[in-house]
Amino acid sequence: MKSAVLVFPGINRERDMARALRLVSGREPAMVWHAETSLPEGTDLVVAPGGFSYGDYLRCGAIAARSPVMNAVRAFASDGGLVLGVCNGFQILCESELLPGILMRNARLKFICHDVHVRVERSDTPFTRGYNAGQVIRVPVAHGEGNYAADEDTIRRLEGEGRVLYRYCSPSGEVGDTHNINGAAQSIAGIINERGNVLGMMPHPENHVEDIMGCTDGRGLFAGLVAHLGRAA
Ligand SMILES: NC(=O)CC[C@H](N)C(=O)O
Repeated sequence: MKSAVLVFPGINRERDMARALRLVSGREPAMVWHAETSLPEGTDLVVAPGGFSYGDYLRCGAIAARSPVMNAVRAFASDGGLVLGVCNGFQILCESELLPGILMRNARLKFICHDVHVRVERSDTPFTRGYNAGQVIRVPVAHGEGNYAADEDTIRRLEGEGRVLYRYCSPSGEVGDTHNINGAAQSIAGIINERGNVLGMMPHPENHVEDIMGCTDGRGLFAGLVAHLGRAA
């Protein structure tokens, strides 16, 4: 697996992401500055990490989505390359129209920073094959704008096509308003595009990959990607 982590001004989770990728894949990811116009040769996974690109001005991710590197990411995705966006990365992918919908302010208008539970809805995708369908994992969130929204037709399609991969839930897997931390439509925490090669998610799996972090539930996502792409591709 040869991954590339995108670095935008104001991003602050790129090292956490690089550490998780290195730990699980055994390979150092390339760090790619937003002004680049191409991705390193042989890249098979592009990751947009979390943080506060451009200080969240306009809307979270709106300015980063117009960065030169995003043209290369769009071309990479349209060739079938795997793209993962976490938190601000998810916002950037929506703003780039690589994923449908938007991330609005959290329903209670407060920044949320704590562990949550999410249910893995399917295990037959490169992004979830490290888990079992229905498995509940504990992962941290840290966002002010994680309230996923889209028009009714888009939500119907996402559900009908099995494109919701992660959903906020209780520790035992129940989904409902009480466990929907930010008011997201259908308790959506993560979705894939129509082709299934672009995932955006609000929680941070990269922060639960080592015992010292108090939980390793996020590891399955990276382990699944490594299983899909091969360790030293
Ligand atoms: N941790 C993050 O990526 C935060 C994303 C964004 N700055 C927000 O607050 O919603």
